[in-house]
Parts: sequence; C-alpha cells; structure tokens
Amino acid sequence: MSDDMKRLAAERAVADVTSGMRLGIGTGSTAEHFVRALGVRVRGGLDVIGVPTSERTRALAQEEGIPLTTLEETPALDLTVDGADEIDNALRLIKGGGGAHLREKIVAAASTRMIVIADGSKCVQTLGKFPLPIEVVPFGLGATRNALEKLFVSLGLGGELTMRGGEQHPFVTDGGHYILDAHLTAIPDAETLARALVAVPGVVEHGLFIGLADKAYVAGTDGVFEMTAGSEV
Ligand SMILES: O=C[C@H](O)[C@H](O)[C@H](O)COP(=O)(O)O
Repeated sequence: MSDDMKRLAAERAVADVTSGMRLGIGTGSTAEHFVRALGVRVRGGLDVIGVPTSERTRALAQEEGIPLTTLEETPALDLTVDGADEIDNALRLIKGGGGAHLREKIVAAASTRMIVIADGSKCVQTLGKFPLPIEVVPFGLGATRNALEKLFVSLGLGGELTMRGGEQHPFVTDGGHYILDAHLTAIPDAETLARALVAVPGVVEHGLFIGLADKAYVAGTDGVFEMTAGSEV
C-alpha cells in the first residue's frame, strides 16, 4: 500500500520532467520508483542527463539506461527529485535514512528546483520524531560525539546519539564516513540546530534540508497532493 503510494508520487514527478533537463536523481525506496519510471520515459525518447545521489542510485539508473553525468562535468542542474524521511508544512525535511544525505544535499543545492516525493506518512507538524542523521568523519569520533551531546543540551534538546550499524560494525557512507543518529523526538527550531551542527568539527553534513525543496508530491489514499511551503499537513 505504502509502496503503491510512493510509486504514485514518483510517477507524478516524472511527468514534470521534460527533454533537455539536467536532473539530480535521489536515493531511497521512493526515489527508486522515480528512477524506474524515468527509465521508461528515457527508453521512449526523453532526452535527459542525471547526477545520481548515491552509488545505489547510480547502479539502478545505469540498469535503466539513463544517461549519467557528474557535478564536475555538469555543475548546475535544473531539477532534483528525491524522497524524504519527514516533511513539515514549511517544506523543511529530514533526510538521510538511507545514509545518502551528503550527496543528496550537494545535488539539491546545485539544482534550480527540488521536488520531494513521498507517501503521506512522511508529513509531520514538527520535525524530529525520525532520528536525525549526522554524518561524521571517523577520526575523532569520541570528541565529535561529546561535542554533539553538549550542543543538544545547550539547545534544550534531549535524546540519545546512536551509531548507525552499531559500534562494532558502523555503517559506512559513500563518502567513507559514519552516521550518528540523533534521537531528538522534536526539533522546535530546525534553523538554529542546522547552523549549530555544521559548526561542530568532525560533522560533515546533517539531514536537515531547509530552504531546498520547492514542492512535494505526497500520495495518500485520495491520490497525489501537491504541497508547497505553507500547505496544511
Ligand atoms: O538517505 C536516504 C534518503 O535521504 C532517502 O531519500 C530518504 O531516507 C527517504 O527514503 P525512502 O523513500 O526509502 O523512505
């Protein structure tokens, strides 16, 4: 059911793609539907080029016959289509549940427009129930973790930090980094937290996407709803 909704949202976004576009191609189970639907259109003659946001997406896009490029060759993109773990009514997002948020943010920031695709379960009043992914360099891990814990206390945010994959076998991102997931429960001021996180040495990127998404296609039992900043969730 939820997978059908992800597919519906993805198909709606594919309809916005036109020949000549330079695309950012997202990661995750919803973005996979987008890649497959885009593949069908490419094989039908749609002329686009895309930058994948993960090695996983690169492999799938290649299987689908979608022409790929890099941000070195094509540094400016027209449209990125990607999933999200949480979306609030200002179109602020939490991303990185699949560990791809570093490349996803670079690609979204290089795009003129970003469309988010999701099923309705991703819409929230306040971000933070989904653990916030924080990508960190392996060097200095203990010190970075301490600094993050202090930061959360100073901002009045409670919650635990856990190592993605476990302490013994940490998950390693495409960039060779680890992910600490911050179980904050609620993030009342996402802008302040986002600014503070990037100032912590050892933090490479976090999963708060603010001011990047232009609209979202959210699929529910009544069909696909187009959300812009300020829409009711
Ligand atoms: O790192 C992964 C990405 O940010 C995904 O776009 C996000 O986790 C949503 O994934 P899904 O569509 O599988 O729920």
